[in-house]
Amino acid sequence: MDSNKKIVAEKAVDEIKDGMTVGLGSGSTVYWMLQALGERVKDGLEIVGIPTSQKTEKLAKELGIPLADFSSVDGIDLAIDGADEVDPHLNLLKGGGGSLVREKIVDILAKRLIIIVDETKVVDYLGTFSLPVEVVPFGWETTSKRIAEYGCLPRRREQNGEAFISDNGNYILDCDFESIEKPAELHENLKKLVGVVETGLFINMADVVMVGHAGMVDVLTKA
Ligand SMILES: O=C[C@H](O)[C@H](O)[C@H](O)COP(=O)(O)O
Repeated sequence: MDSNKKIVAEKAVDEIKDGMTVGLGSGSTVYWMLQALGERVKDGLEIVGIPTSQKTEKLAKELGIPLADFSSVDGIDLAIDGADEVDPHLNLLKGGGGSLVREKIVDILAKRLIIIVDETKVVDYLGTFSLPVEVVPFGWETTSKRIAEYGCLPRRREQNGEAFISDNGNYILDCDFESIEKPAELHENLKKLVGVVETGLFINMADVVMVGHAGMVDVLTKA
């Protein structure tokens, strides 16, 4: 399984060229992307990366990848990120690792967004994977009830017996919808709720999805 993640990650790194500002996604597939990018940087590739999570920032630093933030950069040439699910319209469900807010800020700014997944992530409808929704901790119980009115059972994410805290100091509610037939509409509705910071639905954002399977890479593009 990891070999499919590695091969698709390496293919995506071929798209990174000298002088680019690159959004660095998060997750186990992006781990392989960072490894390959670190090698390219050692060989002389000159880029600057904008990390989408503290984990990615730490690993990128260990690998010698130069980093920047929005105080010195105001555009992103290319972002490469993972996803938990991809539908036929290239809409995404993300946030399994809890990094959805920073990912969305970076990915939406990128002139081109490449998503790297293995074949297990490609689905007909989003929603088999629980939808992560980041909420502010204050009043999260009432925010959770409002979210539930849209037809799901939200669970506050826990880690080691305590509430999981995002990089932004918030909670994540994992919401079981089973099947999300209208992802854009659901995203808009959830975003209107006070207390909701962001949802893991990334609508109409991916330009390319690279899918690793059986040692090969399929490239899906927007129709
Ligand atoms: O919060 C995590 C991110 O959205 C990841 O990009 C997503 O969960 C996919 O991660 P992985 O490549 O580990 O399946």
